[in-house]
Amino acid sequence: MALSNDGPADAAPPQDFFRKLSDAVPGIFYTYWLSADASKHCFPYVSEQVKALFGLAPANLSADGNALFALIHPEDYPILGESIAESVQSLEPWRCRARLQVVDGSYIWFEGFSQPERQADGSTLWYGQFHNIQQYKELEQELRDSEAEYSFQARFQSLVARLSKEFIHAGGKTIDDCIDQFLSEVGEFFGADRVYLYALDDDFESMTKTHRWCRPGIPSLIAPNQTIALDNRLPWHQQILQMIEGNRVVFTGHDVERLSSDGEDSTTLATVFSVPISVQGRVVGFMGMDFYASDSWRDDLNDLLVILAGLLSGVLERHLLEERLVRQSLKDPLTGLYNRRYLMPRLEEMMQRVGRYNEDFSVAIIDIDHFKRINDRLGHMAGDAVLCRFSEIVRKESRATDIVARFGGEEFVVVFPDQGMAETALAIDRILQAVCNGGFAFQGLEIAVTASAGIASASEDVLNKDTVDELLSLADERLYKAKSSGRNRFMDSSGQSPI
Ligand SMILES: Nc1nc2c(ncn2[C@@H]2O[C@H](COP(=O)(O)OP(=O)(O)OP(=O)(O)O)[C@@H](O)[C@H]2O)c(=O)[nH]1
Repeated sequence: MALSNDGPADAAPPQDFFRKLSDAVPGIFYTYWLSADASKHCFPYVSEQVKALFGLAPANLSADGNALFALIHPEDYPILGESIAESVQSLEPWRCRARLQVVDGSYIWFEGFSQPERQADGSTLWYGQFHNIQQYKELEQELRDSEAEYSFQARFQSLVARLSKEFIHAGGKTIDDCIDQFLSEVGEFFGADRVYLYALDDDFESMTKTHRWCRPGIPSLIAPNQTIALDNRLPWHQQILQMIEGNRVVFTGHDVERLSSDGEDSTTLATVFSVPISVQGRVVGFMGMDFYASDSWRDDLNDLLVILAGLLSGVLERHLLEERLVRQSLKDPLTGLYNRRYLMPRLEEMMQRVGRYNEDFSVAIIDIDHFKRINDRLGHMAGDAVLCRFSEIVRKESRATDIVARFGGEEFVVVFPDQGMAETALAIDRILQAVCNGGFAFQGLEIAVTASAGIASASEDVLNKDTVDELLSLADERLYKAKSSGRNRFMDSSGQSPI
């Protein structure tokens, strides 16, 4: 059988082949013509889809290209113009991405590609196509967003790690230094204008500003250490209550400029975030964060602030615990007076200053007379009550700068800084008188209490070695003499003084 030559390969394309082809593919085929002086342009051929996509008739575009150019997004117009001019110049293939407004009014990204050809009259004709790349652009944006988000999360984690490390290895910094650094790093990180800390009083009736950070040029609305009564005249009183009761972040609105009583700042704040700080489950204060513009907020800002507030809460909790432990280890639990562990290093320091700066100070050892009898007759509880009342009297009768310590049992030491023998004798006389008239009682029973004391001063000539032990021994010797010669008296360097 002879093979026919009339197969499809030899068939000439029908006259409207290219039109049919161009209408069938998703992109838009076109020829674009630009006059030599660039004053006229048109699309001699353009696929039918321009009608459905842009509402433009190909016949009109073949006479004038302006209608299609008018749909280009204003931001993309310059780059499109530049790319055409460059292609005219170089006759290199033209390629560009731009947004065009489609029939529903929205802008969609298209990418165009065409090959230029110079015409005999100096004009240029491009043959090419453009197609919708919106989906690709959206994916690209999603990728960019997720990369930015990933980088933000990584920076946030490193901020938390850095701040935790700072708090753990404070390196000689005080808790206040650490908090100041915390506020400034948090403020910088979130692009805030102010970050500050308020401590709430136990009854939630007032709040005191304890720390603050302000971006350069941003004034502080409230001075540090300023206390504000938490009453319902405050515009954001309700929000603060919600924060305390719900232990959650609150927004305190747009009218915070009213805080400024002295007209220091008249700009309206965009928003204030108040983040509760709690210690052992109780809200003890809050971190405030002010923004004048809202563009730096994130939707999850609340959650991030809660993480940071948790960090600060943990640090404050540990600090308060440490403080309490130190206090407990340096104070006598029964009387609340300092103990020997606190007293001895203070005495050592003072003794060194006597040698170096010729300063003087005195000590008195005071001992309750016949204290054993009180215990034996009325019981240990009565003895404890007497010790407490006695401590109260001595504390009340001494100056704030004097150190009153329980040295052991029923023996107490009072240190009188910058005070010589004569003044100390007067002070001890007053204290022993007050003890004598102290109104001691236990379970309605009056108890007569007296005490004896021995006084020594650091500048006394009888001291040879100028040590704390020698000074205390001298005071103790004199106490013994006061006791053995009748009690209810003190003895100083000049002799005995009965009360
Ligand atoms: N209730 C009570 N008694 C204590 C405490 N510490 C020590 N004592 C008692 O204090 C008493 C001290 O007695 P002594 O050292 O004999 O001295 P005193 O009876 O005060 O006699 P003089 O010092 O000589 O006047 C002892 O009975 C101790 O048990 C305490 O914390 N509470």
